[in-house]
Amino acid sequence: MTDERIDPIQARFKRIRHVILVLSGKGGVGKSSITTQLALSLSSSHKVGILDIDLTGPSMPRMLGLDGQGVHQASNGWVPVRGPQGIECMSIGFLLQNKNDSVVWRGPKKNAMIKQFLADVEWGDLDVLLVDTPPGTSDEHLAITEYLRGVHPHAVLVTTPQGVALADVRKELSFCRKLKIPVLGVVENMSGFVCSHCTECTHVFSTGGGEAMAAEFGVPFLGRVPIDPQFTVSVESQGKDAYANVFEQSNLYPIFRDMCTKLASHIDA
Ligand SMILES: Nc1ncnc2c1ncn2[C@@H]1O[C@H](COP(=O)(O)OP(=O)(O)OP(=O)(O)O)[C@@H](O)[C@H]1O
Ligand code: SF4
Repeated sequence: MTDERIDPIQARFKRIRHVILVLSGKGGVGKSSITTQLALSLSSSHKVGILDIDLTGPSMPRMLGLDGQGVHQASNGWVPVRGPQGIECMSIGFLLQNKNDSVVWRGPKKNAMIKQFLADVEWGDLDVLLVDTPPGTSDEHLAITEYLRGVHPHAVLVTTPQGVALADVRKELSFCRKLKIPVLGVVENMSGFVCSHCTECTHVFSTGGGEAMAAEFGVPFLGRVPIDPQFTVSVESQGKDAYANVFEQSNLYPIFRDMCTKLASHIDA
């Protein structure tokens, strides 16, 4: 590729040890939630950044309790917003005047924004940059994989146990195979509901589909995350009750700690 902006991108990414794309076949399966929780768990032992390229529905500012913050322009580029536990975050949500504004852009404009995020954000030294992507395989995915070709990103796939979500994640796995993006693992989110009274887990949908699919494609299975009503409440809260501030007390914390141990074996290898 002869694009003159590839080199600036590679120069920026020299200081980032690992880039992990968080992908999902369908919307609403909890990709941004999983990105947030992985970042919070990893950040106890690693320097972590999050790039949110979900341009039409950015949720990172809210999930990290950073709503209303803005990005600063310094002489060497955009300075990301520093979130809880030192997580560096960049999202179009920080550039919109009003958080309810919607971005309705065609492909070329989206590509230009993604290029700018990759070439102009001064992340500093990071162990891992998690990239929260929109659902499916859209212009944003093609753009980021094209521009990060020399950086060799990896991927984590998020699915729910229902057949329709699994069918879509199969497409994501094929997408990764075609573009030679190694898959670090599959996460099955909303896998059952744990009763807060008796801790019995009810499988509202089926279970185990994510694990079976991971086995079929020969990629690691990172684990199951149940539906946790407390999580839904916390991600809507800001300030001291924001999820980022209470996640270590959350029922989901041990699950993410285990997943991060699996991911860290790759990151630190
Ligand atoms: N394990 C869980 N327990 C309870 N609520 C969850 C869980 N995972 C996600 N949610 C909730 O589901 C909703 C959708 O999650 P999220 O925004 O992370 O999905 P998404 O896949 O990133 O969506 P999209 O990319 O389509 O915007 C959110 O309200 C979130 O709080
Ligand atoms: S799982 Fe047990 S405690 Fe929870 S609602 Fe059902 S019966 Fe009641």
